[in-house]
Amino acid sequence: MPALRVDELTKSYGQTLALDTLSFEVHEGEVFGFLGPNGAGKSTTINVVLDFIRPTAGRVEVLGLDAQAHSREIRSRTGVLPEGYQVYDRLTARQHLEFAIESKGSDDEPEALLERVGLTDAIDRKAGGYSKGMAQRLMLAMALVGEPDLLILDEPSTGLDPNGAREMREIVREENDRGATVFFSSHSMEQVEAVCDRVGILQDGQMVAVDSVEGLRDSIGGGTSLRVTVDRVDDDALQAVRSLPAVSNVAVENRDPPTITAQVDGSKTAVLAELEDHGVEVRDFSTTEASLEDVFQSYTTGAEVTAR
Ligand SMILES: Nc1ncnc2c1ncn2[C@@H]1O[C@H](COP(=O)(O)OP(=O)(O)OP(=O)(O)O)[C@@H](O)[C@H]1O
Repeated sequence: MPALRVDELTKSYGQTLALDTLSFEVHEGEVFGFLGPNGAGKSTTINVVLDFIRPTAGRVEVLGLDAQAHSREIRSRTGVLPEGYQVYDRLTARQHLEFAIESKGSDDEPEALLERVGLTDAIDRKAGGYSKGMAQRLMLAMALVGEPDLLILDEPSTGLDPNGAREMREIVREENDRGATVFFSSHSMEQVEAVCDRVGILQDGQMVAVDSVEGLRDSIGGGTSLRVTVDRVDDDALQAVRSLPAVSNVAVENRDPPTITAQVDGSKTAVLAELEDHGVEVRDFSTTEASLEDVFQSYTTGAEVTAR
């Protein structure tokens, strides 16, 4: 049974088609990154999953239950970090947690949860004085209440500094190790790389790709950028490299010593061997993979990708 099944989901807001027959599944126990540029439909999808808005057409199942018919049970088994921070200014972190613990009927301790998100020092301060990052940490602690089977995190790294973002990733891993399925949305491919088993890329309300990070990289053919420092450049050798399968954009940088650059979609050894067979001495070489932002751009703008 998938943790989340979205089936031909369509949502229109008047003339705006926010979701267009969107279908995908999140497997039980996986960390799934839901990526897309602004306005792609990520929040709309999450809102339908949680039955905060009703779809125009299509169906969603969460933890095997119909999202509309069983929204109460689904919410009791799901931890949600909503987009933007929505803390109550007059309540302390402890009071926020007490409220969440009571409404979920859990026996968690506010102290333990706030320690996990690094808010122990501010436990009895009113949330009105919190920074954006502190409010985000508090919202995360609330999402963790009751060991949910499914965690839905909408842009979880918003407002977090690099340390906060790292801690967020650690918590995602811990929750996943405990057995929770994690579904989180982001604009940033870099954020999802470290923790996601699979990534879905949403564009204009449709899923344009679903795969592992590695699979996505391979699929765009961005391949690897190879730089080879040689003792001299030889036309025959260059011609031989250009004619290799899966090698493209071969160019020479006239430096001292000269450097040959190429895009390689597969093994780089063939390039090095071809140069050496032509009597060119390979002094050094380095490779760079297509960055994940390149992958994301390629899917969401159609731009051609070259590794940096
Ligand atoms: N309440 C609403 N009324 C009208 N249009 C809406 C409403 N909510 C969303 N939309 C539109 O639906 C589309 C999808 O928006 P959505 O907020 O789901 O995207 P998103 O991927 O979450 O974007 P972001 O990354 O900016 O949060 C956009 O064109 C948006 O303008």
